[in-house]
Amino acid sequence: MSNRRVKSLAADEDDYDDYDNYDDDYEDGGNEELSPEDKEQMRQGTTKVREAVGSAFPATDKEIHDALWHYYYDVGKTVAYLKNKQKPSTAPTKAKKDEPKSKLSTSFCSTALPGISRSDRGGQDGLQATIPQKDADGRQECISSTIYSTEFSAAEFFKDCPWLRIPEHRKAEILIEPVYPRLGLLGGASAGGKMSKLAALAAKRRQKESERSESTATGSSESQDDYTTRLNKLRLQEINRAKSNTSRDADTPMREGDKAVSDSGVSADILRQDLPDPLSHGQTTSTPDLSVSVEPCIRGRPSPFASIMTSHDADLFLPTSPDLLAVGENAKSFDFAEPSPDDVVMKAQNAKVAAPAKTKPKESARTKTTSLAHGVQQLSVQETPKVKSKNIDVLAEYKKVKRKKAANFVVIGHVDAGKSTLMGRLLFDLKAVDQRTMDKYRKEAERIGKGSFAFAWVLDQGTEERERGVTIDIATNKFETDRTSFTILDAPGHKDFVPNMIAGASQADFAVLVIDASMGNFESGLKGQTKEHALLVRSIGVQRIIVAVNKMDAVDWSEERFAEIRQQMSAFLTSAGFQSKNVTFVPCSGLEGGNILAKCSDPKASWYTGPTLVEELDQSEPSTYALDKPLRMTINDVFRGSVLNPLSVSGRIEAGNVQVGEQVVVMPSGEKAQIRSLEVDDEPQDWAVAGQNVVLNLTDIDPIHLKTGDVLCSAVSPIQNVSEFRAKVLAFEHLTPMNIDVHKGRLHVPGRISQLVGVLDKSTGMVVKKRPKIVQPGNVVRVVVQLDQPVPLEPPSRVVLRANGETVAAGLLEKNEMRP
Ligand SMILES: Nc1nc2c(ncn2[C@@H]2O[C@H](COP(=O)(O)OP(=O)(O)OP(=O)(O)O)[C@@H](O)[C@H]2O)c(=O)[nH]1
Repeated sequence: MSNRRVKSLAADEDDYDDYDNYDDDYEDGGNEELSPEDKEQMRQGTTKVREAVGSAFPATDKEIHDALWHYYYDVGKTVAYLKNKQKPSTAPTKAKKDEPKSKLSTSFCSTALPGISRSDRGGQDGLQATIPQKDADGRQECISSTIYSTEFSAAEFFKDCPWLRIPEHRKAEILIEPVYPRLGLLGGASAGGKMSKLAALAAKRRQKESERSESTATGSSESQDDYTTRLNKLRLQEINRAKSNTSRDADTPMREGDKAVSDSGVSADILRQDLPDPLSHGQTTSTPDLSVSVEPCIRGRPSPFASIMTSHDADLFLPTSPDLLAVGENAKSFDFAEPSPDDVVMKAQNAKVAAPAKTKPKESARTKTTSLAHGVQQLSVQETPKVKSKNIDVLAEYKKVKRKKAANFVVIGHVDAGKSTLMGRLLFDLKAVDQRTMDKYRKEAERIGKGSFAFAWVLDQGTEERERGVTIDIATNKFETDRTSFTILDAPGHKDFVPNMIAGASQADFAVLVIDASMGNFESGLKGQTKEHALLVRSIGVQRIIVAVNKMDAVDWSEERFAEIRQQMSAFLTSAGFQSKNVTFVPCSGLEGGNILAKCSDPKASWYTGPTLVEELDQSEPSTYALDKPLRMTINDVFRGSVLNPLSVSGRIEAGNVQVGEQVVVMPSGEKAQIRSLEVDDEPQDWAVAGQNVVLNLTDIDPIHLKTGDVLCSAVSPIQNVSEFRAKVLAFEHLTPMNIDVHKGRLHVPGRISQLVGVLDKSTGMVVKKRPKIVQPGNVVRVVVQLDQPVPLEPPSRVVLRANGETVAAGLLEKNEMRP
């Protein structure tokens, strides 16, 4: 006998490698003696075993000692073991050590548990007692003895864990993959791996349960789904009923009051019979049959929490305490077949809202449909004008009224020539600006150190313009003389704002060119914007020009200086295309006010006997306009006029006429709009004609279709959008096929000179050179221009071509050479 105890659990080959000296060690220790305490326990145990089995029992002392040693001197277990051993047809008692030691072999010897092991031999799956025993050679062997002939049961193993006993109706159908490796290649797709024995057991049990359920529902033709649904319903009903019974009488065991039969006739007991019942106290359950008698249950009752969690079975443990019953009441299962409390409330609320609709007769719905159709009809009727036109014969009305002639003039010239100051003085002298306002401007200008700009502030209203002392955009103002109603278009002189100057010039009947007479400034100005502006206005179509030789006070009203400037400018303007009769010169001082409204009082200026500036302005001949042509007006500004007129546009009517209620078209969008009302010179009018500066208040159009540069035109004969045109232009710079920007008033669009058709003779207009590769400045040339996007253009419009911030050419669109 050895005192060396061996425990081999889940041994694999590696472990066996570690125990290569197993037998040797065992042999070495085989002769060890028992300790005195062991010897005494062995002696007493042997005596007790002999007494228990009787003297006739055929067991040797060695066998008894071995058993006692194995069972830790437990007499009862030793006796049971010896008796079983003597029974016939027991399982093989010898485990041959020489058997192949396979990793898959799960045989093990244990002394901790009473020899429970799994054995694959003979295909048996059972619990076996394995007792270490020495064979005849003194080697340790595992003596296997079948104690349980039943299958291993997880339910049994965990039977003393009540919180794991989940009721069947709460179990989800979840297939848990085995945690041990499948019998396949590592990492391989071993989908067809061998099923584990435990899984096989589970599958077998499920099959049994299924068969049992089918047999219960005999004669039923219901589909499986219907059956499952009804079954679940029955379960819920039964459980709720049981819970209510428990609530009413907690002392009454659930099973006693649980005999109700469901509507389907299926007894609740039948439904419950599959549920494991660990408290059956010896009763047979659906768990695997165990051949051994189960010891009396000595487990304590689960806690109230565990009872709630385990619901069905735990209901049996519900205590009778009122407080705990309250817990159980709160936690009772809800029958989800019924509407939830929220559903009830929402249903009631919906019913309340829907109630008035219910009371409405069907006719109200019909009325609603009719009103809807009517609304749609009204929408379609919106095509017709909202504002009624008076159908005025505008031309007849225009001829009836005798009015002052109106004239727009643009003030041009080099930067700081004194344009704004000159116009401010003119307005002040003409009482268009009162003394009080002028004093205010003067004070404010002095405060920021720009006192000399006080008159300029009459026109330069923008903060930036006042701070920088430069005009940025066209400033308009009005004044009247006895004969004429004037509109001033004060253009910026700085080269960066030439496009704005073009916009102003395009609306002008004539131009006032302001020249700084100071020494050196005239010369530099002539090279700068004096020249460019003069060329531009002529190219745009302005024929008359008044040259205001300004700042004469700075040169002491020098007649010589004035004569010098007049000579040079006359030559230049003539070369630019102005006729001598249309060019006049006035010496003046905007700052001091000489020769503007009244003659200069300075004796140094007595040599000048000609007209003042205002007198020159008054001598301008009224321009003629195509009043009977289709309406054309380039939009100068889009703004919110007032609360009543949320969408307004301003500009000068270039051709035709317009009246309130008329429908117009905006190009290039092609969107239609209606004239809600209009103003001429800030006065509401019913109609307006070409040459007048107007504000048109529009309706029935989205503002996104309106922008400056668009053309408002007659709906009957709208202007066409073109993407290519041919024009006769005067070259300001060298021209080649090149990228340019096309300007027409406020309209700017990028494009390119795609072709230089030919250089023209200035007087005859005949082609003198075909297809030049480059054109010198000062030549008149016919060009083809392609645009990046179609824009509304038509002859005889005047256009300006600019490139890299410089005006390179300006001219006239030619007829029948427009392509969409
Ligand atoms: N001595 C003198 N200075 C003048 C006269 N007119 C204008 N100035 C001064 O010239 C400067 C420029 O005057 P502006 O009226 O702003 O000139 P502008 O041509 O309108 O300038 P931009 O619009 O920016 O091109 C100011 O300091 C004026 O005081 C004048 O008649 N005599």
